[in-house]
Amino acid sequence: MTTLGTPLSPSATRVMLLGSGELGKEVLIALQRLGVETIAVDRYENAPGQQVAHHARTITMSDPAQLKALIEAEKPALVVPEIEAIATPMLQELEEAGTVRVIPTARAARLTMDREGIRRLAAETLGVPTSPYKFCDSLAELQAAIDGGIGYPCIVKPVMSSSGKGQSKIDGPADVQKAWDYAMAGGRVSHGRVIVEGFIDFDYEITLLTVRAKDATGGVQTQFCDPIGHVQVSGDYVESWQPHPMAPAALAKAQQIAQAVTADLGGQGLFGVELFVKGDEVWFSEVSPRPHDTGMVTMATQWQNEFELHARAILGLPVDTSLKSPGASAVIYGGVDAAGIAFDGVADALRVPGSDIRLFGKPESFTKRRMGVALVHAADTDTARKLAKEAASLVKPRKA
Ligand SMILES: Nc1ncnc2c1ncn2[C@@H]1O[C@H](COP(=O)(O)OP(=O)(O)OP(=O)(O)O)[C@@H](O)[C@H]1O
Ligand SMILES: NCC(=O)N[C@@H]1O[C@H](COP(=O)([O-])[O-])[C@@H](O)[C@H]1O
Ligand SMILES: [Mg+2]
Repeated sequence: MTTLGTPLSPSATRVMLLGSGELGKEVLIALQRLGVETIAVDRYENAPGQQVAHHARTITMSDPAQLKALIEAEKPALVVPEIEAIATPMLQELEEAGTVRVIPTARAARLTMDREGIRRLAAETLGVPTSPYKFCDSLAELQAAIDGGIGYPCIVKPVMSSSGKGQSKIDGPADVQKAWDYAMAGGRVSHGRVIVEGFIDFDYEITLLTVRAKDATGGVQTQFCDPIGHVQVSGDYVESWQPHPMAPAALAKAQQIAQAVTADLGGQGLFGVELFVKGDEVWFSEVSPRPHDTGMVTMATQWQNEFELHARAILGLPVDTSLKSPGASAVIYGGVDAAGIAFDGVADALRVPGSDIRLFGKPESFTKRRMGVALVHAADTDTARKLAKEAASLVKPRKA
């Protein structure tokens, strides 16, 4: 697709985002800059992306009938999944029927919505190194998997969850019941299944943003962004920076793994490949077939940020993954449970050298809900990290 139309006219190129949080909002803005007509879908009203799109629709995206009805009514040229909790088998049906094109492919969306699909593909089909793992449907099965070889410490996650929801580390037998109960309460879609993974004692972890985009001959070419380092607390990202230095052998392995996994998933678009690194050893953790939260740093560090790269790649346009400046991002959490909150200190945050912020506009805050992010470019990533954390800490969310 290299011809673009005029929005709100019969020639419009219409793109539907399934999920319209902070990541979708930036994809929608990038698409609008190319004159694309946008439809922002989410599970609740006034989601961040719905506030900037041409059209906003609110449905239960995990309900296949609702999803089918909406896609058939809107007839977008492209459907772009933005979260995991979507009725992806229905997307596959619609794609097979030729009703719509799903980004990057409906199969990729289905395999990655569930930790089991992508883990089995990577470890068992593609032979990529991962942590040892087992899938369990009960507390008894979880205990048996740990005793049968996974051992302690280990990590338990609902098969369908993200941003660390329902995830916990088990250090010994006393933690098993608690981890199971937490996983049952924390998934994005209720599902009685978990993955238990052996704990990888990595030196550092990265997200390798990988783009599959059309080249001049019409073939699909894979390009990599510089590695993004990040720190996670309770399975949720709190800061990220780019570039993260890597030994040449580790970088080569990371790129090989990302190439293998994204080539199998196929299609066009940007992927966030999550990898653990220890010395020259690299393990695949998971992949998002879409922009990644840790990749928000690219809004400060790349000529084309991850959202622009995704927008261009899915439209069949060329991309440039080069770095503009070292930089960092730091998360601004809600800190309070309340609707319609206020943010003090924005001017102080923006006085930090090289800083910028995004406030996502989520209608409701929770103590641990990501409500914004501070971005900083600086001469080096150590400086950028320090300044990004400072800028984030100066923004003070409160009940209005
Ligand atoms: N097997 C493991 N060994 C060591 N650390 C792990 C392991 N699995 C997960 N982690 C830690 O927990 C973090 C979150 O895990 P994971 O990416 O699987 O969760 P998630 O809920 O999908 O998060 P997100 O949606 O933000 O990517 C990882 O980035 C890593 O820091
Ligand atoms: N790690 C995945 C991730 O960061 N996804 C981003 O968070 C939003 C949901 O936020 P919410 O839970 O606050 O509604 C999603 O819509 C997406 O933008
Ligand atoms: Mg992750």
